[in-house]
Amino acid sequence: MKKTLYWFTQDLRLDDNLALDFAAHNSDALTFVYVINPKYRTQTNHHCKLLGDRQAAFIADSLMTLDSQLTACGHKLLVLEGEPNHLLPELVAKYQINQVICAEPVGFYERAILQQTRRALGAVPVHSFWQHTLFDQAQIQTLNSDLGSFTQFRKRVEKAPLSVVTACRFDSNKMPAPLGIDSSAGVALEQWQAQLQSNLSETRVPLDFPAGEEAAQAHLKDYFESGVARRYKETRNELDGWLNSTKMSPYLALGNLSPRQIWWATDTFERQVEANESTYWIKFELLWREYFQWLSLKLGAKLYRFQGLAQSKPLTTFMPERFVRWCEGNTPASLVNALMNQLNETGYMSNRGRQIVASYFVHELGLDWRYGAAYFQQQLLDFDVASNWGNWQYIAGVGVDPRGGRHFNIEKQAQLYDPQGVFVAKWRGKQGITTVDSVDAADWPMPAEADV
Ligand SMILES: Cc1cc2nc3c(=O)[nH]c(=O)nc-3n(C[C@H](O)[C@H](O)[C@H](O)COP(=O)(O)OP(=O)(O)OC[C@H]3O[C@@H](n4cnc5c(N)ncnc54)[C@H](O)[C@@H]3O)c2cc1C
Repeated sequence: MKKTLYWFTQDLRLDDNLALDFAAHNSDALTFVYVINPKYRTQTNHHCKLLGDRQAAFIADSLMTLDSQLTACGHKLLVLEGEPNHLLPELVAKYQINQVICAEPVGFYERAILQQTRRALGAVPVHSFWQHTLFDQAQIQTLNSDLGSFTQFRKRVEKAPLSVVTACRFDSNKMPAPLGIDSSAGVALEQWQAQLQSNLSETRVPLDFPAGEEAAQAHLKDYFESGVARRYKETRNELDGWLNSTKMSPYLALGNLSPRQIWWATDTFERQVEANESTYWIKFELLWREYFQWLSLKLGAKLYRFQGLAQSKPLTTFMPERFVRWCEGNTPASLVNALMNQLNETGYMSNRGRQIVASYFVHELGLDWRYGAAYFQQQLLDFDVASNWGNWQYIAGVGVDPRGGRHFNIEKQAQLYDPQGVFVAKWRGKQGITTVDSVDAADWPMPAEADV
C-alpha cells in the first residue's frame, strides 16, 4: 500500500495542480499538510518579516477554504507550525509514509528548505513538480539561449512559439482514501487568523480580496465577464480602482490560481468576445511575471545581492530615518506618501505606484534597494519572491535592464496620474514635510577649536 504525504506550499488549490494530480494517481492513501515556518514571522530580513501579517492572514483564510474543499472529498488539511525538515520526517516515520509530494518552489531560500527536507527524509522520496509558471523547464530549454533581457525573452517565446500547456482538471472521484492522521496537534486556524486580524486593526480602507481557490475562480470569471479586459491597456496604470487592472496577483502568489488558468481565460475572451491590444497586454504582463520566475531560478542568491548583476555596488546606503519616513508615508513627496499609505492600509499598490515609490526610494532618498524590497515583501498581499526582488533590482539598476535602472520624475508622474490631486487627498499624502532628514550637515555641532 502506497501512503503519500502531500505538502501544500504555494499551490493552495486543487484544480490545475500537477503535483496533486500525480499524488491522486499514484497513492493508495493520502494525507495533506501545510507548514507555517515561524522563522518567516520574525523581523530578520532588513528589519522586516519575511511573511507579513496581511499575507499571513490571507494564507490563513485560504487554508480554511482549502480545508473545507478537502473535507468535501472526505479529507482534512493538517496545519503545523515549525520547520518542515523536522516536522515532515516525524510524520513520515510515525505513519510509515512512502513518499512526499509537493510543488517545486522558485525562491532560493524556499528551494534550500526543500533540499534540507529532502535530506532529512533520507530514503523516502520527495517528488516535486515545477508548476508556478506558464511553461515548463523543457519548453524553456528549447529557447536554446540565456534568458537575456525581458524583450529578448518575450520575442523568443513569441517566435518559437511556446504554447501554454492545457490546465489539468481536479477530479474528486479520483482521490485516494484518507490516511488517518491525528490532527489534534495541528494549528487552530481560526485562532491564528483572529490574532493576525487584530494586528491589522488599523486598516481603514480594505480592498476586498476574498481568499481561497473558489473566490479566486469567481474573481477570474467576474473579471472577464465584466468586459473590462477590452480596455486593460488604457487603465492598467491608474493608481486606484478595482477593475483598472486584473487584481490576479494575490491569487497567483498563493497559488489559488495558476498563471495558465489566467492565460486560458484571456485566450477564451479573445476567441469569444474580442482580441485587441489590451488582451494581448494581459498576456504580455503574464510574460513579465514568467520572465522573473525563470530569472529568479537562474540567479539563485544573486537575486538578493546588493550589487545584483551590476559590475559594481550602487552608491546608495541604509539611512534609518529616511527608511522609516518612506515606510510611514512621511516624506516631502505627497504622491509617494499617498501610495505608501495605500500599501500599508490595503496590502496592494498598482504597478505604476510600485515603480514610483521604488524609484523615489533608490534615486531620490539614496537608500539601499534591498530594504525597500524587504519592506514590500512584508507589506504586500501579493508578495511573490521573483516578481518583487526582480522588479526592485530592475528599478535600482542592478538587474537585467539594458537601460540601467528606472528613475521616475515624481512631479511628472503626479501630473500624469493624479492631475487633480484626488488620489493624494484620498490617501492623505500631504504631510507638509519639506526635508527628508531632521539633521543635516549644517546642523552638526561644531567641534570646539581645542578638539580639532
Ligand atoms: C517594485 C515592484 C515590486 C513588485 N512586487 C511584486 C510582488 O511581490 N508580487 C507580484 O505579483 N507582483 C509584483 N510586482 C509587479 C506588479 O506591480 C504586480 O504584479 C501588479 O501590480 C499586480 O496587480 P494586478 O494583478 O492587477 O496586475 P495586472 O496589471 O492585471 O497584470 C496581470 C498579472 O501580470 C503580472 N505582472 C504585471 N506586471 C508585472 C511586473 N511588472 N512584474 C511581474 N509580473 C507582473 C502579475 O502576475 C499580474 O497579476 C512588483 C512591481 C514593482 C515595480
